[in-house]
Amino acid sequence: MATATALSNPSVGFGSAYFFQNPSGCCLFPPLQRKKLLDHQLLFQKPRNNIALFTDRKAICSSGISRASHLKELSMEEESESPAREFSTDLRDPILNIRSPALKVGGMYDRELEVAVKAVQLACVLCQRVQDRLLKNEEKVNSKDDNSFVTVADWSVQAVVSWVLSHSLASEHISMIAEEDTQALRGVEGMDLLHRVVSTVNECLSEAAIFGLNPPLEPLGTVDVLKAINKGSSKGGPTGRHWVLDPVDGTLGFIRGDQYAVALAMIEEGEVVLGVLGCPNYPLRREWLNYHYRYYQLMLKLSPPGSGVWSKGYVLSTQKGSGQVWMEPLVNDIIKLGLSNVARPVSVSAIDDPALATFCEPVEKANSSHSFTAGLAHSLGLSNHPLRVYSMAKYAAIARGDAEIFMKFARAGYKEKIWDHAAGVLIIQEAGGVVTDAGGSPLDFSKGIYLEGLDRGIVACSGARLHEKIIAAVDASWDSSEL
Ligand SMILES: Nc1ncnc2c1ncn2[C@@H]1O[C@H](COP(=O)(O)O)[C@@H](OP(=O)(O)O)[C@H]1O
Ligand SMILES: [Mg+2]
Repeated sequence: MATATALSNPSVGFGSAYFFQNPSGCCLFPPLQRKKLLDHQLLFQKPRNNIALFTDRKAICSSGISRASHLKELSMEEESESPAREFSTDLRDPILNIRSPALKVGGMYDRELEVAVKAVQLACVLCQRVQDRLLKNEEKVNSKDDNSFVTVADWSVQAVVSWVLSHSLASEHISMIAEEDTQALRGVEGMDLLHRVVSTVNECLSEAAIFGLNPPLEPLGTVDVLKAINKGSSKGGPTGRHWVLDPVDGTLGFIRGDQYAVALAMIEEGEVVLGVLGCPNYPLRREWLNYHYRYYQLMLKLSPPGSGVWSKGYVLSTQKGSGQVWMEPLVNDIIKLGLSNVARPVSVSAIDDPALATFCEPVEKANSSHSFTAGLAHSLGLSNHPLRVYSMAKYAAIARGDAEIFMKFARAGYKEKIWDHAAGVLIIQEAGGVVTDAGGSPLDFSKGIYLEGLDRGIVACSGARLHEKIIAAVDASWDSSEL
């Protein structure tokens, strides 16, 4: 395993900068340097050619200067030769912008977006805890009637998000369309599960203040929690405002210690206008997506909390028409690193040649729609390894330029639910991508809990030209397919 090397620690009278490298591209810190870095209230990690730059937070914040001029101030040439150049990286968006939240305002739904992001941040921390307990066998996995899995995280996230939206948006009467109901939590059989959910919810909400939210005056009781979960039973529709939540999307990934997402969207008059996607296990570097969770565990061991390594976890957020998608680290990391106002814009990749594009695939490859997409990828000459990821993290991957194409053709008889797509679709669109059904029509989120009228399936691409080519290829292959 690679060890970190301090390349330099120039003292330049304007904060200090430390460079570290290791061949795997992750930045690790020996204890001494780590301590020193923490003393300096790290501002940001800017990976570039496997170098991370950390600087004194106060210095850069108060100066409000750009990174380039900061480097100049530090007498460092951005393109200066350094041994770390030997190691290449495929990070396509190397500059970490430091923005004030003021740059994020200006949309019609700023207040709603702010609350939604905080709710998802809170939910991500809850999920991380429950996932950790599951992996240590301290928590159990339950089965639903349709044989899919569910855990306390699904109900707890739904309760927390519902409670936060209701209590932060001056309207108790929110309409929410969400995946879970309370059937399994009722009666004697559900009692133990319900108590675990209530305790998980209260553990999470007790920390709401850290996220800038008002915590409940006293812990929620079972009735409050059931009520909060049940708010997710709205039927939606073409008029009014509806929140759409998938509390834990990609449950299989979640229980396996792999990728999953917390997806929250807001629909207004049938249109998705806000999208927030929390991907707590989404790593910084694209190629890490394909590694198993144990690999993350190893990385975490080598770079424990507080070491300054954002090993994984982001929240993406956007509002319709803004043309901007913001990515921010999880609040836990922000706190550990002493960061503030850190969000950076992400956008889709510029690749429009199918042969150069990367396809996202579900991890499970058991059905005919997967062989159809695999055949299509082959006929388009895609040579890159597919990005195999559970959950809506696939949408996140396209929005931040880690992949270019995602298609989903569900088996006959399966109807797509809006909570599996609403947030991700808007996030890709605002990041510059295109998402339609396979006939090229926009997805219709105005018909209740299902994506009604979907022509064959969903096609998401990083841009219009690529999208046209994929739609044409789907048409050409469809008749001969067994779908
Ligand atoms: N037979 C089926 N065909 C297509 N999608 C299905 C399906 N059964 C479940 N799904 C959806 O696919 C999602 C998981 O996608 P992926 O396999 O890419 O991780 C599930 O989300 P949940 O895990 O939230 O239930 C579920 O909504
Ligand atoms: Mg889902």
